[in-house]
Amino acid sequence: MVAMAPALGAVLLQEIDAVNEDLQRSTEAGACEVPVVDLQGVDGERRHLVVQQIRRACEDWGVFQVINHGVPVALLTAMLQQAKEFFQLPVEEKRKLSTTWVNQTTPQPVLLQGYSSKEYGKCFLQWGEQLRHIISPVWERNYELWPTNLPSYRETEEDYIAEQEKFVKHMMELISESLGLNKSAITDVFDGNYQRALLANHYPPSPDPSVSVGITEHSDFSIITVILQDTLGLQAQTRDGGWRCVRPIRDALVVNLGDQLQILTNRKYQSGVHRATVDSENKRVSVNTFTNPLDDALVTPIPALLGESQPPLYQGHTYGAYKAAFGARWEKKRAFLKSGSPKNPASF
Ligand SMILES: O=C(O)CCC(=O)C(=O)O
Ligand SMILES: [Fe+2]
Repeated sequence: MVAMAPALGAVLLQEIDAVNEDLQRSTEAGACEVPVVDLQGVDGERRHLVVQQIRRACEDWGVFQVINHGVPVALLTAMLQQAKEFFQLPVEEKRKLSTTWVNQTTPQPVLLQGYSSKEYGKCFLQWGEQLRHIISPVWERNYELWPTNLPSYRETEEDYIAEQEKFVKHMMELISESLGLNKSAITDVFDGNYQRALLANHYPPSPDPSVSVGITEHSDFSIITVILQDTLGLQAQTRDGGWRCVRPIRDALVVNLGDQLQILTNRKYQSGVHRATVDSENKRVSVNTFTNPLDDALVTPIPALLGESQPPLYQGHTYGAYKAAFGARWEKKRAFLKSGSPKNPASF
């Protein structure tokens, strides 16, 4: 680990102690109650029930698990397996896929694509390594940063992201219906144009979990994030600020509402605040797919959700401006999302 300045270190260590204290509480029996939505029969008689469950999960949590989602189970297993095999490669092999950290307008370096280890840069207390790919627009795909020494890797990721695309569209339709809108209300906003990324995270056993977390508390910038996991570690924040573990359910996908969905819904649905912890014995691999607007897409509350008693809480912004304003400014982003005042991210 990188040596840290004492003052900064002390603050971070306090935060991490709090994380661990919470972790202990949240792994107690009965504390893993993140909603589970079963899509079995969603195109038939159960649709009404499913839509109702989604509404409740979105209102109360912003994160939920989905079973019988239609993504072939063998593909889920294969994707996780390929990600695990990649992270098992010697570090010299993984580093061949490294890209430089790009210092954008944010003080924190941003990884665009490729392999990185979180010991670098400012996030040294976040313990782990990642592989990130831009999936769409397709011309931004850089296959040079996909592992080539795992023979099935590319085909598996390509099949997985194609299935994810269908699943996310389906979720957007069900979420639209859960808001009382027609099923294409959300997809119509983006007209099929998204920025999609896949991020595989590996959190190795930490020599000292008391001073490391996998990823600290945050909400995603996305419209929707889908997480594939098979090991404990992901935690979701309840609306009253407590933490619950998202206990892996075999073959389930975790759906996390992102900030853009909060803005689109005029805060009817809030983005899910989450984090990942590490363990001293077990490693953990998760595969996240993020569906985001294009950088120049305007994100404003959906007009059909507004009315005299529901004035717009957000003025609207391009996704690019949102990222530039809040890249590494978690507190500012939270304040903006919560404020309910029509400020523009550009004013931050
Ligand atoms: O590893 C996980 O389960 C969550 C990772 C995450 O939240 C992220 O990469 O944004
Ligand atoms: Fe996240």
